[in-house]
Amino acid sequence: MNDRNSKSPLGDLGVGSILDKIVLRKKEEVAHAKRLISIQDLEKSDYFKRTPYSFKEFLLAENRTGIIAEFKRRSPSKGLINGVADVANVTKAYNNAGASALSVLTDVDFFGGKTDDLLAARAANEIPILRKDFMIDEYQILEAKAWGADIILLIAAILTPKQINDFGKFAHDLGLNVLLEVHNLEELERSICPNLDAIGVNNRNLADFTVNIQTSFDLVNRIPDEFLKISESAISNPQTIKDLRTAGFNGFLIGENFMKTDDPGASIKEFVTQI
Ligand SMILES: O=P(O)(O)OC[C@@H](O)[C@@H](O)c1c[nH]c2ccccc12
Repeated sequence: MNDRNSKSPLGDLGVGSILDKIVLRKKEEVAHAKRLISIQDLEKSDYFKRTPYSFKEFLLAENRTGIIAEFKRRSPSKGLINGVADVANVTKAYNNAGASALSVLTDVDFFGGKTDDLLAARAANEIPILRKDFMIDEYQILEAKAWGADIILLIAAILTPKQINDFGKFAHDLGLNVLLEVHNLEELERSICPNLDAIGVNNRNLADFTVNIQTSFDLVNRIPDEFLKISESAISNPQTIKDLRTAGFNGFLIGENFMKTDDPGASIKEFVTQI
């Protein structure tokens, strides 16, 4: 048994998986960002002073749908999804259609996102926004706060239980909401800690891109009721929302189904008439 064959301490990711590549690149990106902008400068941002919206309040609001609508230009699994959509227009349309929250990719290299997308979405909307990125360092949590985000994502597949607990605490101390993402029972059980608000089951395995909505149904009853329950990825059918809700989910993270159309705003509007 050599190193190459031994299991990663972080789970079942194959050596050389896309997640490994993303994390390696992210480390460089964060090191670079730290050299450009100091923590003191991040803390000077006007948004640093604002109190983030409550994810729970918007997710459970009667006049909202539970949908977390994502602005995503491209992804490693699908390539280009939408190269023309305008972030302010699309996120406003998501909001008007009853989205409970917005998700905005800020990863540049793999998802075609950028900081300005988050800033533009923030300026245009008064609902919670998830900074969708691969968080590996507290510095990124400070960035999220400085850029006006309300929610951060912690991906169990790339973090140790200690990191999840520490980052969750760090985010809570800043008033941010924390969404933990898991894609199997082992990740869920090892990662649960008090410093979380919501647990998302990703129906897409980020290590090999396979999708299966059944993952959500299999895990929902393993998520303690104190956490909001979110089903993430590969949702394209309004009936699936009804079924997920019946199973116990409070939130539904949807990107591609809206973004792949010419008019993501019209697409979500039509979708919500059927849920
Ligand atoms: O476009 P979809 O299949 O509706 O999926 C949205 C969202 O769940 C997906 O983009 C996602 C879930 N977890 C992530 C982590 C990083 C980047 C992206 C993601």
